[in-house]
Amino acid sequence: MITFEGVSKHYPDGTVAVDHLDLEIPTGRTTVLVGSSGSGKTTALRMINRMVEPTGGTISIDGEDIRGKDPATLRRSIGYVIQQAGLFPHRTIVDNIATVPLLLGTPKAQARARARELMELVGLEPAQEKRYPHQLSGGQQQRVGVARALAADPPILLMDEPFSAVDPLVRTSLQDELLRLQQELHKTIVFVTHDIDEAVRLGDAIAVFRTGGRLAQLAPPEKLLAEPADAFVEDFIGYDRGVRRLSFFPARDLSLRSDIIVTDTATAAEAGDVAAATGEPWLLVTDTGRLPLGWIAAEHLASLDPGSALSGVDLIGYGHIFTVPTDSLRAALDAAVLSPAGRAVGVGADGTVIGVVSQADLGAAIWSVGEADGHPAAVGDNG
Ligand SMILES: Nc1ncnc2c1ncn2[C@@H]1O[C@H](COP(=O)(O)OP(=O)(O)OP(=O)(O)O)[C@@H](O)[C@H]1O
Repeated sequence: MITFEGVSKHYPDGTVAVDHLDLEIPTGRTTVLVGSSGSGKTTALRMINRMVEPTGGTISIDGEDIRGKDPATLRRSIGYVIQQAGLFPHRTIVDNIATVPLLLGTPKAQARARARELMELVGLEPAQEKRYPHQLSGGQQQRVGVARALAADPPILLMDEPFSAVDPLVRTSLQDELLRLQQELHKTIVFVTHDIDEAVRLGDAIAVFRTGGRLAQLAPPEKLLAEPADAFVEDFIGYDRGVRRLSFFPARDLSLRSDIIVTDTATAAEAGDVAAATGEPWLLVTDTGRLPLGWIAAEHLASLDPGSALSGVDLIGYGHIFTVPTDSLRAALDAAVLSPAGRAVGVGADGTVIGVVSQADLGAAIWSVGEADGHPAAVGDNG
């Protein structure tokens, strides 16, 4: 556990970067520091490895005041990852990753072998080990930065906006990678970001900082979205926090309809019977292996030759799908909103259709989720 007790940082020019910060950062979890620009996040982070010294208060790691530790020794037990990776330009990738073990006197062959293991761990191709940083993409450089920080196997990892210089797609894949790594490694991660979505995805706990280096709220992401402590936090989280909260509710609890699914071997007449029996304006057509093919409108069926098979008919694209066992209500809502039929297609892990859910049914499910815990999930929450 990393503990801040009444920690302040006043710069000589009078700037109060951090003001009486009390914060507990639990071992083996990811704590994300978010807040507006200049709110003291980086300063707080850099005080943990003594790159910045507090002007007041105490920081301790597992009960030991860090002032009693030699800064160089302390930093060896703390990995540090920064924006744009900060790699050494004239060292190959493998040697960049091996930097700390080499400094610690690990024999070169052993340090490089460890670096190669880490390359695999963070998803870098072995062929890249002899390249130089400028020969890698921004996302790959960040992976090298993470691997380098992990090389001495430190229990603590400080990450200062590590993914903010890459495009949104690469950023999402780096976040996925970090989540996967953390499941395996259980490091104590302190992660600074401006991006509340990143914080919600990565954090076990989120600390929201306000200008002047004060802690506005510390809470798990779901609680932060449901119960922002004050107007500042509410404003910082953004107006769509209700929809974001849906990421915490699993889609597998939705009740899906399978009575409006027909295979493409069915005739127009047979499909018409299904439409009439269910009263549904849209049917989902799948192949015989239950992979989705597209939607057909009930009213379109009436204009077809009754004996013709659906396989010969132009269908409307099935749009976005969601994966029932692993996706959240947010993904299901997204799929329904984007669907040409106003209905979301839910598939299993193998891509075969489990069932569909209409926007209306999804709305009812979202409403009941909100009612169950007293915080309407996607409707006006005046919390
Ligand atoms: N060496 C310094 N001397 C004087 N003021 C400083 C110094 N370093 C940081 N500050 C000030 O301390 C405050 C907090 O800075 P810090 O970098 O911790 O904020 P931050 O929340 O990480 O900001 P950002 O999100 O923009 O990186 C800012 O007002 C900054 O200008």
